Amino acid sequence: MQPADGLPKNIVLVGLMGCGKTTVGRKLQTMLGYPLVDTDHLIEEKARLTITDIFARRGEQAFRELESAVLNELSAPGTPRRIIATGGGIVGRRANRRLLSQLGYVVWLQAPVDVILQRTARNRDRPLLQTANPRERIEKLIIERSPLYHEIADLELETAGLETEEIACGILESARYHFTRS
Ligand SMILES: Nc1ncnc2c1ncn2[C@@H]1O[C@H](COP(=O)(O)OP(=O)(O)OP(=O)(O)O)[C@@H](O)[C@H]1O
Ligand SMILES: O=C(O)C1=C[C@@H](O)[C@@H](O)[C@H](O)C1
Ligand SMILES: [Mg+2]
Repeated sequence: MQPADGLPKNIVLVGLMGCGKTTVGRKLQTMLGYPLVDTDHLIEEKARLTITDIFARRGEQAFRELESAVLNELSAPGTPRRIIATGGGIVGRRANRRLLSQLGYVVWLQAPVDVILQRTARNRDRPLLQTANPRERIEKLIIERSPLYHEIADLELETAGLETEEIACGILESARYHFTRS
């Protein structure tokens, strides 16, 4: 049976670092009243290390293994509805993309390079951007990952110039429309 809020599945937020997954996820949590989980936070809990420390001490591959493990746990049958914010690189593995598609309504949040640079400039907890040329790194990630986000996205949303609340309302409206048709 369709729940009263018209959303039978999770909402899954994907996109590059700084596109607003955590921020928009928090807004959706407030609006819907069910929990937000963030794969980056779950990984930190599981490893008992920050993401920066996982990359520094164990390397990116170890981080990706933890990321896949956390995604598998989130995909266990019978879990209640949630908003799921994901790490920017979670789409790199084909198996992850399959799980994300099955997990719920997938929203790809987008932002131009300048906006991402501005939004990520203030903190240093994104190891992939600790490089001499973060702009070049972001441009490369956009080229590599855009087809992967596109492959699984039910909704693609440009976020620059939009308030978090507008983004969250847009997502809910589109998701409800999607589920009434399916
Ligand atoms: N629509 C928006 N307008 C203005 N600022 C925003 C918007 N969305 C996010 N921000 C700001 O950008 C910064 C990064 O946002 P956030 O942490 O939500 O990104 P993220 O996608 O979760 O990144 P990561 O993949 O690294 O976890 C935060 O300081 C947040 O307040
Ligand atoms: O884009 C990425 O590959 C990453 C994004 C962050 O959310 C973290 O998952 C981590 O810093 C790696
Ligand atoms: Mg985040």
